[in-house]
Amino acid sequence: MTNYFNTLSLREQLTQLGKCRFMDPSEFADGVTALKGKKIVIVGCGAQGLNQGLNMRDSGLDISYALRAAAIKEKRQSFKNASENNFTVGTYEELIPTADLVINLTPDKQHTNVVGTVMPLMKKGATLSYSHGFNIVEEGMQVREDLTVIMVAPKSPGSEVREEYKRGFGVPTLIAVHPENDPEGKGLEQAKAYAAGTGGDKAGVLESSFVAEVKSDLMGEQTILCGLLQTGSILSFNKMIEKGVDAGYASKLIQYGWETITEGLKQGGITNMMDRLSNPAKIKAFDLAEELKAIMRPLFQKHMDDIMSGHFSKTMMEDWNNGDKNLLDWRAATGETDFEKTPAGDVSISEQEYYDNGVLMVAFVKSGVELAYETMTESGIIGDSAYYESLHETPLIANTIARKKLFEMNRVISDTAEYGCYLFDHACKPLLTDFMKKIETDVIGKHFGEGKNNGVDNVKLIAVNKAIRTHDVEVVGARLRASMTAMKPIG
Ligand SMILES: NC(=O)C1=CN([C@@H]2O[C@H](COP(=O)(O)OP(=O)(O)OC[C@H]3O[C@@H](n4cnc5c(N)ncnc54)[C@H](OP(=O)(O)O)[C@@H]3O)[C@@H](O)[C@H]2O)C=CC1
Ligand SMILES: CC[C@](O)(C(C)=O)C(=O)O
Ligand SMILES: [Mg+2]
Ligand SMILES: [Mg+2]
Repeated sequence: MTNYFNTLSLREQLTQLGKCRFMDPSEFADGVTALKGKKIVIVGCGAQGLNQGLNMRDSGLDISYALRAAAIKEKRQSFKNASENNFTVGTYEELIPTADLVINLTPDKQHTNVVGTVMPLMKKGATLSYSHGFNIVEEGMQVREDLTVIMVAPKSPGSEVREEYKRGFGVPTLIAVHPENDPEGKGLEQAKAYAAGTGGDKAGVLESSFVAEVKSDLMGEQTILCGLLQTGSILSFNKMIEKGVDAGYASKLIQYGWETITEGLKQGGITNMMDRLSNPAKIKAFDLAEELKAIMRPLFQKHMDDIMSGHFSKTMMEDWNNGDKNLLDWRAATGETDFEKTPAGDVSISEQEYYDNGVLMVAFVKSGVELAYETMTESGIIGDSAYYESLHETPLIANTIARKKLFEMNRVISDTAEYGCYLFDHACKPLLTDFMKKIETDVIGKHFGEGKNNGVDNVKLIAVNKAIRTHDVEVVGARLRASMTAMKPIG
């Protein structure tokens, strides 16, 4: 199999990368109708599989789970997830031939094997779906001509897909139809019904392409979403320990700090997150973020370039073929970091204190969101997509760190995201050595400017505010957040 993206002409690459249409809520007026009464079989019952299935069943769809025989026999977690939630569970042979729609929610590294096994069992004219297009785009999977191939990709960890649905809402979702596999022209209607079944239509759906989803998803997860949160956690914690801050306090500030400060981001973008700081702290965070952006830009660009050229996927696939050696070693090493091993102390930290004592963390978030957005859009990815893969998803990943630190983040995200996260982290930490040497506890661990005059230079403050507010991620974000709020009461 060959990398599908690399087989396309430059013109076609640019067309598919730039495919991004924010769909009007009226386009979902038919809800799940296109899939109503159809037999939907999900392969795999992990992070996405279970949560998407629960939502779709609650939306009135007929869901069952096909698991590999060993998982059923040994009553593995996937079997427990499905059966304890009263879903029908069966082997591929039992369930796949009955399915109108087969949803592949196994880890990306298993897709060639899973799709190769499932495809001969699928009935003529059925549909195969993915939640991430790696197998199609990076591995060039060829799917039987009579089958329709669609993608419904929630821009969120599986846990939040379920939580948002239970709150009557959903998470932003990208949908796509593989241009090589839409023999009956039904792909888009089915993808829309599927997105409505998960609740995605209430949060915003982008009609995208497999190519645009893959290239933007990989970039977001490697850099701001997971890689930089890991780097920022480890460096900020180590700095506080080096400077004598109480270890329990330092651990708690980081573990819960990302979630708290990115709640400000979620509600009102970078502008609101920065507005939560005092004026002198805001200027400091701005300057630190500018420095970080200058240092990290080449690394962000390298990740984007390696994703576009297929170098990233090639090297990750080499690791798959090597029994995941790098992934497992890097996972173990992360578990050994002092941040992971130091429990959060029994100290009280107010919501405002997370901002005041975490100016460096705010700077990490601002620099990472802006850099990811800028690097993606400079490479042909449309702003709406880049926003979802940078600013929008950062708070959702931060929530996972609050639950159980980096272990939880790396457990909840896909193996593909986890691999890319370590790759970025290992390259980023050394790059920031000199930057971190200059960092003192005034920007991490202690209240910035406490006891000092709060005065600032007006001209500088006006310039900083203007730069924050006019960044494209803020302009696009304000529009998308407004449409999410507007959509909420519908349905
Ligand atoms: N994690 C996330 O939040 C997100 C994931 N995605 C995408 O969703 C898809 C699923 O990822 P995710 O939910 O993280 O996956 P998980 O690792 O959580 O789920 C794995 C599931 O697949 C099954 N599985 C593992 N290996 C095989 C195999 N060889 N054959 C058949 N079944 C297998 C497991 O069952 P068992 O081992 O018991 O057989 C388990 O049920 C991926 O394409 C991912 O990129 C998209 C958005 C976000
Ligand atoms: C964090 C990255 C992600 O793409 C996701 C949750 O959206 C994944 O692959 O897990
Ligand atoms: Mg993603
Ligand atoms: Mg991903």
